[in-house]
Amino acid sequence: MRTPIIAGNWKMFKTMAEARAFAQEAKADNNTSGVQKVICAPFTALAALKEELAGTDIAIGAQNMHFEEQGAYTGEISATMLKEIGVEYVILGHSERRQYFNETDETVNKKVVAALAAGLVPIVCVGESLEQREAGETAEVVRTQTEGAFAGVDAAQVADTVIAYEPIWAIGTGKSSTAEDANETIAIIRSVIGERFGQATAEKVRIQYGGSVKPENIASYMAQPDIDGALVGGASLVADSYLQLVAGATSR
Ligand SMILES: O=C[C@H](O)COP(=O)(O)O
Repeated sequence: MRTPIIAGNWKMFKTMAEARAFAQEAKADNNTSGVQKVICAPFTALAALKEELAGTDIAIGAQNMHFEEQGAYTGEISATMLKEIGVEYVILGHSERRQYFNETDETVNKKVVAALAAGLVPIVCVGESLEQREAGETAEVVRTQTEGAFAGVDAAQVADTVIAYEPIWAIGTGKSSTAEDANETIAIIRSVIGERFGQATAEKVRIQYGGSVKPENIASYMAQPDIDGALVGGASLVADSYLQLVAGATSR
């Protein structure tokens, strides 16, 4: 049985003060168990968020990192730096990073390897564009991205990672994928993991859906057998909405 995971991806939203306010509200009302809770905040808010959430079951995550441990990489942040402040998860290969910051399957792979070596849990994002979907290329795109991200990683490590299937056309658009369609593609991703790393790994790896997930539609995704939670942008920015998503994930 896979524990559902609801990860908020705040993207470039919230100052440190706003993150503290969110945490205070969230911990006052945080009474759902059986769901892994993660908030992926901007780098500048991570330490404050960690401090506010100390003693709760809400983990913190980053939204990116560099694959080198240290060096002359102006503006970058390493896995070691994230670990030091208590970060447990890191989103890698989000489509916005692939689209605006030239992230490739190769750099995502290097980051996955570095994150695992440092003891961080990668949340690896895969997903097709509208053009690719309309051309019938969804399965091929998620296969290539999944195989690319985990190249050279051993099965035991893959089993402990999280994959987020996010069709690009559903991100921030209000156009969510149907739960059935999302489940179908997630099942393909799981079968790719099974082919490469064995059935036991495929059974264990958690695969989330992401793209316009809201408190109103979370239960429909969680009702699907292969969907293990959600990676949520907009609806994770308000504590009450985030906690409703968490509560909705218990329907699994
Ligand atoms: O990482 C989260 C996704 O990009 C989804 O964003 P959204 O929930 O605002 O559509």
